[in-house]
Amino acid sequence: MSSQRVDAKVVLLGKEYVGKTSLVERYVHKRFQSGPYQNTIGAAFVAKPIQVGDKVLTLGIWDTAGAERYEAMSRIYYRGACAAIVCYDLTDSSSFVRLKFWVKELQNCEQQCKIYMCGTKSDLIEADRSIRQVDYHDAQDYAEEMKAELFETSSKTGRNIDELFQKVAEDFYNSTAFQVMTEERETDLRQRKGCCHH
Ligand SMILES: Nc1nc2c(ncn2[C@@H]2O[C@H](COP(=O)(O)OP(=O)(O)OP(=O)(O)O)[C@@H](O)[C@H]2O)c(=O)[nH]1
Repeated sequence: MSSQRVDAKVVLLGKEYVGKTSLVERYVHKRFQSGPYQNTIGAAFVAKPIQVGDKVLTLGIWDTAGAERYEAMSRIYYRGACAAIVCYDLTDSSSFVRLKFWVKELQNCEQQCKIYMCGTKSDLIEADRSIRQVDYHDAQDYAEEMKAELFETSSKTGRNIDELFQKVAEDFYNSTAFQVMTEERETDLRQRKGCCHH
């Protein structure tokens, strides 16, 4: 666990095996491990600085476990998140059903949380189009209906991964949540300065 100050909490949700851990690995460590699959237990945290305009924000990224037995735990991790990256596997239609479950849940329980839909493993589709199980236009229609953003990514090739997190950070930077946070910090700083002068 990092003691670094976090500006924006980002949570990854989605069915097991869709590639949430691989997404974080690719984004944070620029690597893809194709070794044996290891399911996440509980959740994993990483803090990652990201440049937006002339500012550097720190994203606090929570990678949750996708297995349904951890569902109650995942709820703990999305509380207070400003962004949720809800993942589905482009080659597995059941993972898109699970995505809809999480999108509905977020809309009911965490209204201030912006939703990013992420279709994973696009390299597999590029190698063989016949294995695609979730149509791009269907996903796009659903994203529009839910006021969510849609990205198709590959953690193997790195496609669209930086773009996804950049969009998350930029949206946060432009949000009222960021403005309120900045104002609060400035007030806090002024008060502390005042305190030292007297
Ligand atoms: N070809 C390809 N395989 C991927 C990609 N992303 C993940 N995988 C593979 O899919 C499997 C599952 O990936 P994980 O990242 O562990 O999945 P997860 O969603 O974190 O799984 P849980 O921790 O159980 O929730 C692993 O064998 C990965 O190597 C990708 O972009 N392309």
